[in-house]
Amino acid sequence: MMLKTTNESRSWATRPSQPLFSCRGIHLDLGGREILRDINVHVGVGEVLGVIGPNGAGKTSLFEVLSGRLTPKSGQVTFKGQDVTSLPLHRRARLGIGRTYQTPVIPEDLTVGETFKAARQAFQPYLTKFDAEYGAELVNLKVDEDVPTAQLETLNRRKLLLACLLMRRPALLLMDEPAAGLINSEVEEIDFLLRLLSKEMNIAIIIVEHRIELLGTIADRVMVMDAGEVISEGSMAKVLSDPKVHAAYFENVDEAA
Ligand SMILES: Nc1ncnc2c1ncn2[C@@H]1O[C@H](COP(=O)(O)OP(=O)(O)OP(=O)(O)O)[C@@H](O)[C@H]1O
Repeated sequence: MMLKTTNESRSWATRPSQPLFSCRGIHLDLGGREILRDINVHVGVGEVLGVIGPNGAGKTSLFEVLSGRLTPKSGQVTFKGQDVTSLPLHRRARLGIGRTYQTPVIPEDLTVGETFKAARQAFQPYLTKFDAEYGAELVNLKVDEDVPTAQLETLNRRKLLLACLLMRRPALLLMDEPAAGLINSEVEEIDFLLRLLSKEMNIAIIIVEHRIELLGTIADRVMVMDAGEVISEGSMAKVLSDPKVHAAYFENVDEAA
């Protein structure tokens, strides 16, 4: 299959001094509590940034801010040099930011073909059937278009949602535990796909993943969060040997005990 890299992604790849996507000084309060404190994130074209941290660290909340579902109390989110902090999710999606969720929720009363059609028509201008075929082929979705989505297993649900995102040719994917609920052989397929998307197609990926072994094979860089803050950042080896990271995980184990 012919792999496509968007012209825009290529042009951003020639500007290594400017990250494709970044956020600076993000603070978020929810329900009167401080959930995120002074978060800074950046990712370049084709780069994979892994985000890990104990339960409740703020990973999902950060994704809500990065994707545009939540507006931070302060701080700035920038994509391709444009300030997108006040743009809602659907406007950021149009610019090329895709988001996947921990639970692959799909419309249960549609067929696979109808789901693709709805996704094509949600884009302006409408995407074509060729775009849908392109997305399905990329993720290796081998399901007849007449199959009701309610019959799909977790892996195919994830693939269908991802195909619907990829036909929009995003430059950045925010992926919240894309391997959740999958068995080992399926995780390998996702792992392969993530490499293809980042390294062959230059799509930047920020991925929340609990499975350190999965991140170890695909992430170029890792960021560790705890209690709403970034406590460590760098290579997987570096963060795993960081005493602050050990403390964060062991303190949680102690609390759970
Ligand atoms: N709408 C909300 N109102 C108040 N507090 C919230 C809200 N959403 C999340 N929180 C709190 O924010 C903190 C961070 O939650 P978040 O889900 O972002 O963490 P996480 O790192 O994604 O955790 P997990 O790994 O368990 O998914 C938690 O203490 C959570 O209880």
